[in-house]
Amino acid sequence: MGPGLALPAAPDHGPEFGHDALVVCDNLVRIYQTESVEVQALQGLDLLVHEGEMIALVGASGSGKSTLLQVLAGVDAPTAGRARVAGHDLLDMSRADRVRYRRHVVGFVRQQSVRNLVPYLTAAQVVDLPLSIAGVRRSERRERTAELLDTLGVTHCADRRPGQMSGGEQQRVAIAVALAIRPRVLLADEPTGELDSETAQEVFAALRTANRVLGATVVVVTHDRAVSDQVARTVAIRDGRTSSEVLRSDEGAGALGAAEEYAVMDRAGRVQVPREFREALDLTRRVRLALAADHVEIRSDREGGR
Ligand SMILES: Nc1ncnc2c1ncn2[C@@H]1O[C@H](COP(=O)(O)OP(=O)(O)OP(=O)(O)O)[C@@H](O)[C@H]1O
Repeated sequence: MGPGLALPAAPDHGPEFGHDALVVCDNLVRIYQTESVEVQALQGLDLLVHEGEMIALVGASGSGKSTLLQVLAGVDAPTAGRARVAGHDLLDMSRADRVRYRRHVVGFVRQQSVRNLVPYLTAAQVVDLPLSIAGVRRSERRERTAELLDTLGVTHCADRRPGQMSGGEQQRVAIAVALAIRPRVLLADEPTGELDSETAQEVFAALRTANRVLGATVVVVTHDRAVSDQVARTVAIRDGRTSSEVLRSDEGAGALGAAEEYAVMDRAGRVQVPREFREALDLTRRVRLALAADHVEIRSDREGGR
């Protein structure tokens, strides 16, 4: 081939966004269309969760947390963007793929403990159910059920129906059900929302066991500070986007150290400046940016702006 015919070199694409993450949400959009109005529940949300992490999602009511969890659970389909969990593309799934995904890849725990269980089944029977549907052999099912109830501290509930368990026991059994098929990701939507603080601690401890002992990656939506303060990463959602993250250093032996809050920058470089900062300096539509040696300054656009 003569020099004039040489093909241009392939563009040097970096690795895909989130290529090494277990959960990838990239510019995720979910619009609910009702008769008269359109609600943008997710407005270009980016989120990465790595294998083995346990994160809390927090945010005001209506910020989009449940919508995000429903999308990750394969229950709701996003309108646009990209969502991938353990290699499964959630925007491009047939109905059959979706059913398989929900049965084998994710576990889900809801706030209302009674909705997680079946009134006429005992704890042992309800944990057995997803294993039975998955075609697991009876002896293996029995072993897995006993192991899960034991690890989550609810062996004494094995022969009890939900009506004979406390709210905390019901939620721990619900976690056992969600973990039965060894999901890659455990999603929990306000799992301690209906519980007093002591019982909430027990349920949180069960989620931590799911993460540390049983190896599930855990994403928990919570309003409970006692829960969000105990995970290494808390992601705040505001208006359908991730806005800030609090990271807590790992002091080893399960203890968490000092917390530091970060603003989230999306891939286009957009950062949400917290409202208190904007109000304190009266920052409105336009700001001046300046690059310093080790930081970026944001100033008011008014002459002599503070
Ligand atoms: N099925 C639906 N149809 C129409 N709008 C919906 C639907 N589900 C949620 N929304 C709207 O989407 C937005 C996000 O709701 P979402 O339930 O995800 O918020 P949230 O952060 O989980 O709130 P909360 O903490 O109160 O549960 C809200 O404005 C809500 O009214």
